Amino acid sequence: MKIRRYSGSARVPLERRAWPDAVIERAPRWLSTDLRDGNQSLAEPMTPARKLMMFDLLVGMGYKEIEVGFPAASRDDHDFVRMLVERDLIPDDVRVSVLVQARDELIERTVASLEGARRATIHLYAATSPQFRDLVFGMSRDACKDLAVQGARLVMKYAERTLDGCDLGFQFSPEHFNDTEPDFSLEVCEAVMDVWQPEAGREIILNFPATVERATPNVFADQIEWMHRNLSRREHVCLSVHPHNDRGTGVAAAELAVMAGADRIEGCLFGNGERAGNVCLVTLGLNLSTQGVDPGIDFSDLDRVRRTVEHCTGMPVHPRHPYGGDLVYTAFSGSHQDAIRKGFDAAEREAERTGTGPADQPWRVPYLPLDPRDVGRTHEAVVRINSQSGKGGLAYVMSTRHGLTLPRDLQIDFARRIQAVADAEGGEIPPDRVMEVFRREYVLDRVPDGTTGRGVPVAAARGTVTLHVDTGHAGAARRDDVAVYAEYRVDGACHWGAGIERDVQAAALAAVRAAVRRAGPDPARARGDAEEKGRHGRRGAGRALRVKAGR
Ligand SMILES: CC(=O)SCCNC(=O)CCNC(=O)[C@H](O)C(C)(C)COP(=O)(O)OP(=O)(O)OC[C@H]1O[C@@H](n2cnc3c(N)ncnc32)[C@H](O)[C@@H]1OP(=O)(O)O
Ligand SMILES: CC(C)C(=O)C(=O)O
Repeated sequence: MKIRRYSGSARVPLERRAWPDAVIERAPRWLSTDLRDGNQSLAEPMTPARKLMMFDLLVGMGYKEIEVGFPAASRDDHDFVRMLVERDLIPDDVRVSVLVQARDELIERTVASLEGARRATIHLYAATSPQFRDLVFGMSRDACKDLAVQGARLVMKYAERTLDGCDLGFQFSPEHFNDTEPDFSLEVCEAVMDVWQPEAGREIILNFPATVERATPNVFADQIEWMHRNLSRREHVCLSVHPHNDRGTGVAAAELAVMAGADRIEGCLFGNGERAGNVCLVTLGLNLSTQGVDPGIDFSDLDRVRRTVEHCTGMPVHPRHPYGGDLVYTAFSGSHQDAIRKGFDAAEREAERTGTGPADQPWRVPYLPLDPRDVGRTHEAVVRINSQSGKGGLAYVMSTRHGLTLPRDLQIDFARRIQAVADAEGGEIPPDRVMEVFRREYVLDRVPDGTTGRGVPVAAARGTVTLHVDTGHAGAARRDDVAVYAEYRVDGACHWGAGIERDVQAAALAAVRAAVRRAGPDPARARGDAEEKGRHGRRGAGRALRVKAGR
């Protein structure tokens, strides 16, 4: 592979930077550009119907600023804007924006597309980086600045003519800001501000894109802090950032930018967008939420959000995508599963102790970034079994999926058997298969009289039987079934059996018979003793009834 350095990220001479010590204590303003930057990156851009579905989703989630297209680009983009305006589909508390280049005829058409809108923002952009000036525009710095200034003037000219009565906002982006000399970005922005004249009640949005992410996120943070410190009329400027994810650090860049003074972030759901995507709004929002900061966006049904995004973009969300991927709340590895189970148990105990619900406590469960229920998932799939799993995970599946709380030594015994199945069969062992193996290993088949407790001869003579009565309902069978586990120790070995029956006595007998049967064909004397002691079985959390079976 050839190693070539990109020539051109612009570093700023920042001294005594403040952003490293900053803490984000409130959410920035969000702008969703799913319908513009997200849409322009699709092989098949969204139809107006899909755009509307995405728009409704964004509005429903609580986004208040939505870039709805590039009306001069295509008929679909233009028609969609007209549809929103003419059908009055934009809620009063939502501001839509449209993007345009600094080109006269495009600006005229773009402004015209908004005719009749009550509130809207025109977003003008012009690239400012030396590479763009040299390679694409063939312009000097002054000519490039002029392009932006002329663009701003044209927006105002056409808006005055066409958008009477519209609460008009204005946004300017020096495209490739992250590659642009900082003093030149500042010069262009100041010149554009001189045209728009921001003041109280007339903000300007200055949006700084990392059009192609080229450097570590600290470099972007420095650039933003430098702009934040040096822009004039700062109180009337909404300082916005627009990170891309080419180096995979779009989220970090956005967060550090907020620490450095940014007020607003532009991005897309699940990081759709040009090349490696725009910064992901879902990750940013839920990152805040897990720090205890309200993002102001509703993520409570994240699977529905994901399905809608997948439908509209025609692209699947990766199973490992932060917060929204299929597998991000699932552990296969044993030690993770064990810690998760203990974390859930501790939360329940704490809830009981304090008389609160588990959801009211701070989230402390290891290996899970948040409570899956907070984003509309369940706890069912947090543990899945394969060859990497251990007894803790198995106990979790048995308890949550089948209602059986296995004693620790039985968990160990069962884990060995499941491991053998996993090694032999490979792949995942779904919960029903786990139960099938449990029944095969520990539960006697039902006999013609309908129970496992009678009619099967018990042959046991020596050893001890300890009965463990399960207090949970045995979801594996009927809701009101009782499970009893028999731990039969004989000749230095331990044999487990389980009984799942309507009442505790029948379950105890069945468990003893199963354990004795598993011990092999030997002793014949345990039967009477075990049946006698089983009759005294009691239900109770964690209670083990010791029964001497044989002498
Ligand atoms: C970083 C971003 O995401 S920016 C947004 C990019 N999005 C899009 O491009 C999607 C929508 N775009 C389009 O549909 C088309 O490109 C249109 C309608 C805007 C323009 O179409 P066309 O003029 O036919 O073609 P094209 O895009 O190739 O034009 C490029 C010209 O625009 C110029 N240009 C590029 N950006 C800008 C800008 N911000 N302001 C002014 N001129 C610009 C180029 O220098 C080039 O000029 P030239 O014709 O003198 O060489
Ligand atoms: C137009 C600007 C904001 C943009 O999309 C980019 O630079 O990525």
